[in-house]
Amino acid sequence: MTVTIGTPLKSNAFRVLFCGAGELGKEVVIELQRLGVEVIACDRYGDAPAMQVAHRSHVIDMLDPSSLRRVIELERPNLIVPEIEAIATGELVRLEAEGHKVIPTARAVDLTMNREGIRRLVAEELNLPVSPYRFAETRESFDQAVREIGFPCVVKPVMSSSGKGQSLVRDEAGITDAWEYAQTGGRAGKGRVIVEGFVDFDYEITLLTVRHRGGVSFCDPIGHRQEDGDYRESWQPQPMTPTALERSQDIAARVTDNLGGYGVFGVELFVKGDQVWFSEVSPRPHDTGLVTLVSQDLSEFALHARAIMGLPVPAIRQLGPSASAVILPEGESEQPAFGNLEQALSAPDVQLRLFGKPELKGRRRMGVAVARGEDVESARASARKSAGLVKVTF
Ligand SMILES: Nc1ncnc2c1ncn2[C@@H]1O[C@H](COP(=O)(O)OP(=O)(O)OP(=O)(O)O)[C@@H](O)[C@H]1O
Ligand SMILES: NCC(=O)N[C@@H]1O[C@H](COP(=O)([O-])[O-])[C@@H](O)[C@H]1O
Ligand SMILES: [Mg+2]
Repeated sequence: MTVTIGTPLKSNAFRVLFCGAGELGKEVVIELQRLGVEVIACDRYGDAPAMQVAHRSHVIDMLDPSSLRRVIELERPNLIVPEIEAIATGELVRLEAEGHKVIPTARAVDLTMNREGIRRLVAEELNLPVSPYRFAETRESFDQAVREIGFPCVVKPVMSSSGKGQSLVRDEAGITDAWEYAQTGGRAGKGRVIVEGFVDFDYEITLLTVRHRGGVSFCDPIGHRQEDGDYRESWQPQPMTPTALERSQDIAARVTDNLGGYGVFGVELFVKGDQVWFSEVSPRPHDTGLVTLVSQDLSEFALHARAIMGLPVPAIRQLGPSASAVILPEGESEQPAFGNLEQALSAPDVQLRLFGKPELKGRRRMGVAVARGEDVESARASARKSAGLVKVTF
């Protein structure tokens, strides 16, 4: 199959529509703009990061099937690219059946939007190793699930991301708080939760897996540190035993092969010695993969752009030990400002991304520092230092 890209804003343009326009989408949009693709960005709020670099944008409730359909029928894009999980994925399944192209596939997006879909596929159909788990929908069945799984356990709404509604339950005393937080913290309101046995891992990784026209490619493993279920720093490469790496790649290949389609997948895995557990997968670039902005010649965003366009990915070159550290202020503002940048950018091999999010309410990731170093430890120190030097004022 040959790929031809027309002229943006003309009748022969190659049009890509993003559902979700956050910081990850922003970088993919920039990569598509470099290829002369016409880009339309949608999100639930205006002036979202990717909207600021797209050709045009729409503010819609993406969880509402008819709003989603309306914008897709209006724009008639060549590709629909889900950028977040909170989308009316059932409608994407219908749109795909009618001939629209969803990245990577509507089924992959639908299964991963709900923890139950992907968990049951990976554990019960593919028989891959995962933490013990139960699902619950009422307080009674939740108490039962916690009793069966035991302490410590991790409680999450089935529909949530970035740690929202997630808590670690250490003993009886934590059960009620965990239930209530899960009922208020999920993206689609009250509902089902998953109770997972706590995996006492040595480290956790994201294995970026690219499905493209030439086959499947893996990036070097990315290690990361999470707090409150949300990522704080990531680094690449994460040292692993050959067996753990081989098992990780095998799990990633089997899961992504089942999901199908073209694009980048972030396969999240827990590792202890040579043992590997599947945790979850994003059928799109991953936040911990922001490190690839400096660690690879083709970042995860460039790889996603190439893969979804049906363009070749002949090689992915690693540029050396690298790290990322998030800029995660807490406060209230409709025009936060970022200062002390002279200091934050004073060291060599450090870069910043400030996402340009138009509002800060509570704690929100507003930017990231990325750095290369002699080794992973010095790259991490450098990224942390730079992120810490950025002074956010409200
Ligand atoms: N069963 C578990 N055992 C041990 N740690 C866990 C478990 N589940 C989650 N965690 C920890 O919490 C983090 C976030 O969990 P998970 O990835 O499921 O949440 P999320 O809300 O989908 O996050 P994101 O959208 O940022 O990927 C994990 O990366 C891991 O550090
Ligand atoms: N772990 C998923 C993730 O990192 N998603 C990224 O965060 C944005 C939402 O940010 P917001 O909550 O600040 O609007 C999403 O649009 C995506 O770019
Ligand atoms: Mg995760």
